[in-house]
Amino acid sequence: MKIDGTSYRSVWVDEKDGWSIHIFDQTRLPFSLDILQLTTPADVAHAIRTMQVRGAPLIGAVAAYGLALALRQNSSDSAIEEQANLLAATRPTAINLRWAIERMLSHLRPLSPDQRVQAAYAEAGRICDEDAAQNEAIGRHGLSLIQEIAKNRPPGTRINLLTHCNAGWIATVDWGTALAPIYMAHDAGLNVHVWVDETRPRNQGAALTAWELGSHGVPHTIIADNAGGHLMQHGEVDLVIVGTDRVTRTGDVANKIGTYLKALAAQDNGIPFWVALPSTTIDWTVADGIREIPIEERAASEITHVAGRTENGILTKVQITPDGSSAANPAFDVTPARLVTGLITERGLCPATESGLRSLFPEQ
Ligand SMILES: CSC[C@H]1O[C@H](OP(=O)(O)O)[C@H](O)[C@@H]1O
Repeated sequence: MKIDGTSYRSVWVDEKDGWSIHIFDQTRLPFSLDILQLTTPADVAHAIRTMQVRGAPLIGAVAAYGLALALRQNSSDSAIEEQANLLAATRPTAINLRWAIERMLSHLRPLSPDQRVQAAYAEAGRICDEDAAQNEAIGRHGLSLIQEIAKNRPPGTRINLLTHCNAGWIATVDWGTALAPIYMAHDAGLNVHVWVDETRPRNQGAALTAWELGSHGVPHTIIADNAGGHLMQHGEVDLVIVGTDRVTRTGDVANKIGTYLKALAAQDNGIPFWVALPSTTIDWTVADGIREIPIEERAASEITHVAGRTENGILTKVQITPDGSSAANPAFDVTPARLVTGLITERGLCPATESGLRSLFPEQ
């Protein structure tokens, strides 16, 4: 996507040295656009753990390059297994991280150590290209949902969407998942507006989704997480589109904490609740999301402190809770398939059911 007229992906190989990796430091957005250079697998692991880089498809792609960086240091069988395990352990919920690492290992294990570095960069590049293409296709398929709403309204009527967290281009290699249809609807001239859940505690919505949409000129309004249900009750939401970190083969959806509550409110108000995902986010081995998907527990400090910019432009964190109060910070929740209207994938739309997913992915 573009930033001030220049096209970017969210991860890229340094054009000069041909091997170091660049990402945006998402912990500094929206106030500072800082590009980080990663040169070791430890850099990559740190960036994923601290959420300098985040978003299910993107952490998979960056971890793939992390393995390539590891192989530059040591391309032995034992080293590649050790580094793969270290990278896979950085965050537990997004299946894309494990998927990407397993794909890299399957590709690299059969090769001789001296072939592995070049092969790793090539495979990581393919993972990135595929993600960008899948998300563009998600955009096209999801656009049809918004066009369907528009055609049943007087021309130019504002279409109100609601999204939670950030499932935009900065959470993927390009285009995004939940935001891809919104970008395409806006670019097609539809009058779309987005209610952006701030998404406590890390405010991915307020800091990242709002930054993305504003950069692209998409009208949007940031709201408290708890305001979405009220807006739905008052007819202010036509469609909810969110991303996901892992979908079970039965259609249960793991996503940022708070997604489940939005799905409940959407069902209560008869509002379509769609989830956008590339097939790399489907965990075919899991049937019961609530019981089987590991939910990341992040630091209490993400609850007790909030990041922001002071009046004199300093980026800092401030404490917002009493000294001594404890805090719990589950980073994801699971929305049961029964609350999901449908899934938007690169191969099209389907119900959030096993038969629905297998109709699009019969090879699974
Ligand atoms: C396109 S995947 C985006 C997905 O990832 C986010 O989690 P995090 O910010 O913790 O990496 C969130 O659940 C988004 O829906």
